[in-house]
Amino acid sequence: MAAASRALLPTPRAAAGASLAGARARLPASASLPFRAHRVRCAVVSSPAPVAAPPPSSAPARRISPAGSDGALRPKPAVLVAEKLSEAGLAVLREFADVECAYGMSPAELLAKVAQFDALIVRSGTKVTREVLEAGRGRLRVVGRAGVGIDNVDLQAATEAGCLVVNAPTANTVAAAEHGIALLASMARNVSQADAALKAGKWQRTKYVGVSLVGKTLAIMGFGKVGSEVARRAKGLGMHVIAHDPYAPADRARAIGVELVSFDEAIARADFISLHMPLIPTTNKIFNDESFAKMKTGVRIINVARGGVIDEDALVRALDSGKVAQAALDVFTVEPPPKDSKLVLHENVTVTPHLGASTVEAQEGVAIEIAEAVVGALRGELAATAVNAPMVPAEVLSELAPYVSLAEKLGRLAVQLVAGETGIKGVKVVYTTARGPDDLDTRLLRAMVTKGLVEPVSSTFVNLVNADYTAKQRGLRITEERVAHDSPAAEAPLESVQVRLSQVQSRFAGAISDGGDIVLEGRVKYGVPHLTLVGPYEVDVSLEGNLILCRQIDQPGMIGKVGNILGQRNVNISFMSVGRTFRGKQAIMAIGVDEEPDKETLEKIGGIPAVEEFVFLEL
Ligand SMILES: NC(=O)c1ccc[n+]([C@@H]2O[C@H](COP(=O)([O-])OP(=O)(O)OC[C@H]3O[C@@H](n4cnc5c(N)ncnc54)[C@H](O)[C@@H]3O)[C@@H](O)[C@H]2O)c1
Ligand SMILES: O=C(O)[C@H](O)COP(=O)(O)O
Repeated sequence: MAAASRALLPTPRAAAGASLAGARARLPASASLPFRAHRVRCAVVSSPAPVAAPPPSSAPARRISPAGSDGALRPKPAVLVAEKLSEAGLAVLREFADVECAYGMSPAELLAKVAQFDALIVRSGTKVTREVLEAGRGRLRVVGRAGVGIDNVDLQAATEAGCLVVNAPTANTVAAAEHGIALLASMARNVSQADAALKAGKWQRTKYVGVSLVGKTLAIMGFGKVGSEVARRAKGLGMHVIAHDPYAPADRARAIGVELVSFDEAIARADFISLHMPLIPTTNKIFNDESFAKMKTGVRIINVARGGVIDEDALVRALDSGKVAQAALDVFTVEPPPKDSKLVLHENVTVTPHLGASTVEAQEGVAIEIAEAVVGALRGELAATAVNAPMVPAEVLSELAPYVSLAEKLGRLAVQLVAGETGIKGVKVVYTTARGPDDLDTRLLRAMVTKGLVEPVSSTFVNLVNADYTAKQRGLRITEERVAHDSPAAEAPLESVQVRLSQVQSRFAGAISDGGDIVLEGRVKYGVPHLTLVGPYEVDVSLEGNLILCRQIDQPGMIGKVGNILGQRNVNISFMSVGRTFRGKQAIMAIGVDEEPDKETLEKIGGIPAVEEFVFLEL
């Protein structure tokens, strides 16, 4: 159970110094449960116990209001709003709670105050640290992030403190896209530089000759919510739009008339590059000396995503050399950036102080979205924008837990195997089980496959509440199939779980089945998830730590060679398994490793003559 429970515990995710975490799932009241024996309450956050009389005078001031659907009198919740929230959102909050707006608090002031509130609402400027969450422990039940990015909230600590975190993921999409377009146009025409010069008394018409947008190629890096809105607008400006997003559905791009291409092709062909990917390990400093070198000389870059996707020192070098003609930046690795930042002060750089979401309309939308989410959560309703959610009670998980972990891990591994620009078209989850549909509800497993597929590559957090919605939004068509296990007396709820990504290019050809799908299958053995099939190859490795998959010609001595290389680099092998189609033909080695091997070690493995391909996968 211990290993299995970990599957629903938030897992640390990337983002500069941030503690982003995976979601925990909770079952809705109406949900039919994974198995019959247990029923769960639906409340996302438990409401305070009903009271008939005012609280004792020592308690923080709480008014009484009829808050529950049962009509019982409850203390009126108190909400602290730590950053500017539009009046429309405050009005929603005030109908239900006592609201205090305390803008511009120091961290010490927030620490001193937070314990008096049931909910805290912030934007990106307030750090909701473990300390803050511990100070609020016992009363603070909800943190609302009025915006998308939650890299300023310690999700792990929030979950540990039993505090639900909700965000407002859609209301500022258009504002961010419009800001991207504003930066694109003003950069191309030197608007901010010319404005500053004229205000300093200089009339410099020849110095500030710009470049035209029409007919130019714009590469959108990250074709999600914001990226696709930027694409639509840029097409209206007469630009030729291409995009790179390894996980975006090609039909969505086609519908907007955007060509999906590889990373290298996008940056090599573009006159303008606009960044819209999340900050995750694979995108951290993805724009660096190496990638700048592949761009056209004189390229122009816009960033309204997150500062950390650019190596800022490398960008200064590229600007100095003229490789990058101009950059327009709304976001920075450290915010606010240092006053003497070479990047900010560079004459070819246009900057704004993280204003992407700052329009009257977006702030109103975000304020209403977050106020409704916070009120709903305080009422104990399910929050569709929950970023974390309290864990499913242990007894509900006791049987399915290892399969839940297996489902998420298969999803995580599968998405990391995807390559190319075709996007994921369809996902099939095949359950081999002796149980009938009434005895095994697969929604939790399907949600966890979705979580595994989506979270490593996006800023979206997936839990049982939002999994199907998230999959639909991202164009992921997930179908399920049950295959009857021929031993109906089997005790285990499932014999195996298989994840198939249909007709997709892979970074590892060995994972492609005869039918052209990426196929991974796993089983639970002694309570631990195991990977048992990769494409056509049978393997058997416990899914712990990280994984190296290596395809080679089946011949003696291969295990020793790879083992030696890893051993010399102090990388501990936890499991190893070899599967082959026919003796002497191709074989796959699946190697579980405790540490992440460095690039050189992986290259050495790839350099073994019989090795045809290899891939490193994080779990
Ligand atoms: N400046 C602002 O005020 C502001 C406002 C809103 C959003 N944002 C930021 O903009 C970014 C995009 O937000 P969104 O709401 O569109 O998120 P989203 O999750 O809808 O889109 C992100 C897209 O990036 C793609 N992606 C993941 N890894 C990639 C890679 N290696 N290469 C290319 N694409 C990759 C994903 O598949 C996804 O389609 C986020 O970082 C968000 O925090 C900033
Ligand atoms: O993540 C977001 O929603 C944007 O970066 C906006 O952040 P803000 O709410 O601080 O403007």
